[in-house]
Amino acid sequence: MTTLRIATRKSPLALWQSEHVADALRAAHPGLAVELVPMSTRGDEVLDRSLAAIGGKGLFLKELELAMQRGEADCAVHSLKDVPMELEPGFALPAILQRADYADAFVSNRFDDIAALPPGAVVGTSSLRRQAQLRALRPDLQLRDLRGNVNTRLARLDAGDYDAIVLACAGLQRLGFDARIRSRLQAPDWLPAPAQGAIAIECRDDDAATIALCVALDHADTRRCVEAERAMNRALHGSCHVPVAGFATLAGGRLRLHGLVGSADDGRAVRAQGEGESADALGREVAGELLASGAAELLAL
Ligand SMILES: NCc1[nH]cc(CCC(=O)O)c1CC(=O)O
Repeated sequence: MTTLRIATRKSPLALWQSEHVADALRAAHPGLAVELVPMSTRGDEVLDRSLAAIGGKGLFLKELELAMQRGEADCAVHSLKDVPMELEPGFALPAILQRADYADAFVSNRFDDIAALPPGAVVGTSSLRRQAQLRALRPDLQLRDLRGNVNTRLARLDAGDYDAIVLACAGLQRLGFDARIRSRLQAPDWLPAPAQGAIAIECRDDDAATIALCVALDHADTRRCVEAERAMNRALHGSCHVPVAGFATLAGGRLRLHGLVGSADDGRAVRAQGEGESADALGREVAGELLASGAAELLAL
């Protein structure tokens, strides 16, 4: 292979993550040339309708997958939390990088944390998962939609459209906005999206040369944790249409997984947790427990 071409979305966060992967690949394989192929996706272009309405998170991947199929790129870099639970046939994730900060961030110019918000304060987030957890903690808050890339969301907060917003710490830190994090919303009280904070590389599953280069960046412990989170989400038919949160950690070789299914409408939420060795079995077990204790009703399954 002469040059490894990475397909990427054009948002500042996507470009940062793809540059980060390019640097790591160059470091792992001295002499390898790596270049970015920036592309626009439907998920980036259509900002006036909800993701659910235009077809879900897969829209962020589709154009990049087509570029790989056409031979215009060898791999693509994604935030793993935006990757659907079922990959398109013919594709694989040869590397999942070490997870950065998993937590959500409370961001505000006036208030330190959720508890400090005055009654009826306006909080911006389009994530059903974040809406559900906010509702469960503070039924009085007014939740308003907020889409767009990280920079756009911060600009709308600063314009005074919201009293506070919730974003991923990882995205803020990658873009140099650490100082905007007023508090970290931490597990197990507040749970992130499954696989939040983890970057994945996708390529064609028959592209042995690309797979061989990418596996050098795979982080086995992160892969185990996010597989448990994604197995739970898959068993709940999770997508961006439903408020599902999950976070797994490893201690002494054993996985511990916390899961939550909520309602973005009325603040009901169901929680479950478990421990185990197999990511897949644990994910399905915690999902089963959530469904048995009321999640089925919340998800209208
Ligand atoms: N939904 C967009 C998205 N996808 C990944 C991240 C953050 C980076 C990560 O989770 O690795 C973000 C921004 C956010 O949720 O604030």
